Amino acid sequence: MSVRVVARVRPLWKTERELDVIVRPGNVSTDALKVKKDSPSAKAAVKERDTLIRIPNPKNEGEQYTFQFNAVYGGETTQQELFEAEVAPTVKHLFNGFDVTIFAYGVTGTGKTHTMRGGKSLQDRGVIPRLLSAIYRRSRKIEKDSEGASKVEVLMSYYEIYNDKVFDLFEPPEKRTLAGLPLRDNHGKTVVVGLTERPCPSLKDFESLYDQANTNRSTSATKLNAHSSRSHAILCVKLVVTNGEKTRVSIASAIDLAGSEDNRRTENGKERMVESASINKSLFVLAQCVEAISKKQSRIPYRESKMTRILSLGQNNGLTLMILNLAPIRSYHLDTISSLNFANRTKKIEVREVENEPMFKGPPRSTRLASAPSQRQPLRPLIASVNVNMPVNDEKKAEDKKVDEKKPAKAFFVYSDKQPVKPHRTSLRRSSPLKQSTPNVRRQSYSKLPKETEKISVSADTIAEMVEKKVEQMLAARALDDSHQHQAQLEQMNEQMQRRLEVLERRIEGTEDARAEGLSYLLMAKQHHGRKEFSSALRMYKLALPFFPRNQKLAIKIANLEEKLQSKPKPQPEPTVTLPGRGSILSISRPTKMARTNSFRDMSDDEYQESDNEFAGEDEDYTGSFTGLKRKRAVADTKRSSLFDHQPSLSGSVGDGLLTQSPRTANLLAIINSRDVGQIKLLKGVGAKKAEAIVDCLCEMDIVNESSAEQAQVRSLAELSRLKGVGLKTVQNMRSGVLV
Ligand SMILES: Nc1ncnc2c1ncn2[C@@H]1O[C@H](COP(=O)(O)OP(=O)(O)OP(=O)(O)O)[C@@H](O)[C@H]1O
Repeated sequence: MSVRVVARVRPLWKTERELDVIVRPGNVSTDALKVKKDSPSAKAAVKERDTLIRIPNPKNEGEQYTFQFNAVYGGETTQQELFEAEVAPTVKHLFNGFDVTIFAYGVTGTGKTHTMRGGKSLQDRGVIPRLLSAIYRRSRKIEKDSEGASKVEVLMSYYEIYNDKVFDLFEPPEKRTLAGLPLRDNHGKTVVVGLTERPCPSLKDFESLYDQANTNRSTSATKLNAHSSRSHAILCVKLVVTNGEKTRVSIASAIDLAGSEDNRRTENGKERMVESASINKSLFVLAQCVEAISKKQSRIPYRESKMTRILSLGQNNGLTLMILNLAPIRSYHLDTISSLNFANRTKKIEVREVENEPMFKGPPRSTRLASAPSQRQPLRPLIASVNVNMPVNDEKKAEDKKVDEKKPAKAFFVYSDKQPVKPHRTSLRRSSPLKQSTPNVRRQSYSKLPKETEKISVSADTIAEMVEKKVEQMLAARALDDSHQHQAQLEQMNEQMQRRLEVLERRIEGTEDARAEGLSYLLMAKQHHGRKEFSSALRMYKLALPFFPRNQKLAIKIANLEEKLQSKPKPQPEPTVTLPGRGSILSISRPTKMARTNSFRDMSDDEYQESDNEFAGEDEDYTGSFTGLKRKRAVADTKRSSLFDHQPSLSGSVGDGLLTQSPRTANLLAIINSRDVGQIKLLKGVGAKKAEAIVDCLCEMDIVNESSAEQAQVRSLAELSRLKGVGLKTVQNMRSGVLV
C-alpha cells in the first residue's frame, strides 16, 4: 500500500486578501457549483473536488496545474472532520498491531502545528489529542468487553530534532547536552538512545505530559509565523495490548515537521538563519530520499539527516499518512508548487502493510506462523498513481498534443475546466487495509478472530478455533513459500555482500594496512634508535621507506644512519629481529622482561606522540584515507578487530611489555568506552559533534557484532585512531588533555 497523501489548504488569515487566493481545491469552478448546487452532476463534482488541487502556472497565469491526492480539504474543513476522515480509521489497525505514522508537511505558516496539535479549545484540538482520545476510548472498550482479560498500556515518548540534534522533550532545555541523543539502528528501525518513555494511563495524564513537553519545544516568532516551530517534533505513542500470554505492541508516530523557509521572506536573524538552514537541509534530504525512491535508485540518502533516518519513509511498515499543509495565497506560490511536487512523489512510495508480531510470555511457544521477513521491502513507485492530464481547450488539444510529445514528462499536469476527466477513483479510494483485494493473509489478523466470536457461544468458539486453524495452515503454507523466496533473496544478497566485503578488505589490506604496517616499522625503528641499536633501526627505517616513499625526513634519517654505521668499524651485537609476513607481529628478542617492561612503561606514550609528530604527514594521509572509507571502514575494522588487537599498534603494543597501558591511556579509553557524549566532548580537541560521532561509531560496531552479548570496546589508541572522524592527531590531543 502506498503512502496516503492528503492536502489541507488553510483558511485566509485576517491580513490576507481573497483577491490573492490562487490555490483551489476541486476540479470544477466554484461558480459552477453555486449555480447547480443540487444537480446530480454538481454532486459528482463535489465528490471529485475532494481529490484535486488547482494552482496557476507561475509563468503563465492562464494555465492551471492540477495535482491529485487521496483527499483534499479546504479552509472550511474542521479539525473534527479531518480527524474523522483520515485518522480515526487508523485507530483500529493500531490495535491490530499495525504501526501508524502520521506526518504534516508544508511551508512555514501553512498550518502543520494547527493540524497536528491544534488549539486549546475542544473543537480546535488537532490530530494528536484526538488520536489519543480515540486510543483511550478503544482501550477502555476492549478492557470492558474482555472483562479485564485484555489490558492496554499506553506509553509515550516525545522528542524534537533541532539543528539536526535529537532532544528529549520530557527534559527541560537546561538539562540538554549539546550533542543531543544518539540514534541507533535496531533491526531495521531507528531508535533514539536514552529517550524517556512515560506511561500514560489516562487521557488526563497524556494531556498534562504533552502540554508540559510542548513548552520545551523550540519555537520562535518569524516574520511568517508568530509561533513558528524551529524543530521537527516526533511523538511516539506505544500501545501494549496484553491478552493472557499474548502481547502485541504497536506504535503510533505523529510528526510535526518544521516548515521549509524562504529566508528572503522570513527576514530571519543569525540564530533563526542557522535553524532555518538546518530545517531546510533536512527537508531537502527528505525530498532527495523521496526522489531516489520514486526513481528506484539503489541508494536512498536516509542517513544524511536525522529526520530522514527517523522518518524512514518507505521503509517503515504499517500505515503512513502524510498531511500536506498549504497556504492558499499568491505569496507562497513557488513554495506551494514545490510542496505539491514533493507530495506528488511521496504518494507513489509504497509501504509494507505488516502488523507487528505478537509476543508470548513464558516458555517459547511453537508456532506454525513464520515470522515476517525482516529485510526491508523493495521500494516501488506506484505506476497507477499518475495525475490526470487535462488539456486547456479543444482547439489547443491537437496542438498541445504535438508539443507534449516533444516536451519531457511533467511531474504534474495542466488542467482545463471545460473537459473534466474523472479521476481513477477506484485506484485512489482508500479501503481498509484489512479489506484489500490483494491477497494478503497476514492482514486477516488472527488475533481478531477469537475476539469476535467468543461472545456468541461455545460452538462459536469451536468454529473460531477451526477458522483459526485453517488460517494458520494457510499462513504456514504461505510462510513456507515466502521463506523459500526469502532464502533465495538472502543467498543472493549474501553473495553480493560477500563480494563487496572482499573488495573492501582487499582495499583495506592493500592500502591502509600497508600504511599501518609502515607506521609500525617507523615505531620499531624509533625504539631501536632510542636504544642505540642503529643497525636494526636502519633496517626498520628502510623497511618503512616503501610505505612513505616521498618522506624527506625518513630519507635523511636513513642516509645519516648509513653514514654513522659506515664510520663505525665494528657494529655492536644486536637483538634478533624476525619479520614475518605483512600485517603480522614483529617479534623482537630483548634482554630481560623487567627492563623491557620498565622501559616501555616509561616510553610507550611518548613514543606514540613522537612518532606521530615526526611523521605527521603520513598520519594525515593515513587518517585521510581512513575517513574516506567512512562507515564501511568501521564495519570492516570491526570484522578485523581480532587481528588488529595483535598487530603492532600505535600505542606501542608490540610485545608483552607494550600491552601495559599507561594510566593516561587507560583513562582515555575508559572515557571513550563509557559512551558518555558529555564526558567525551570534554576531551581536548573533541567537540560535541566528534563525541557524538564516536558514540555513533561504537553503536554501529555493536550492530556489526550483533552476535556478541558485550558492547564493542576500544582497546587501544590505535583502535581509537581508526574510529570514524578520529585520526592520530585527535588521539594525541585527547590523550594529552587526560588527567592521570
Ligand atoms: N486550518 C486552519 N484553521 C484555522 N487556523 C489555521 C489553520 N491552519 C493554520 N491556521 C493558523 O495559521 C497560523 C500558522 O499555523 P501553524 O503555526 O500551525 O503553521 P506551521 O505550518 O506549523 O508553521 P511553522 O512551520 O512555522 O511552525 C496559526 O495561527 C494557526 O492557528
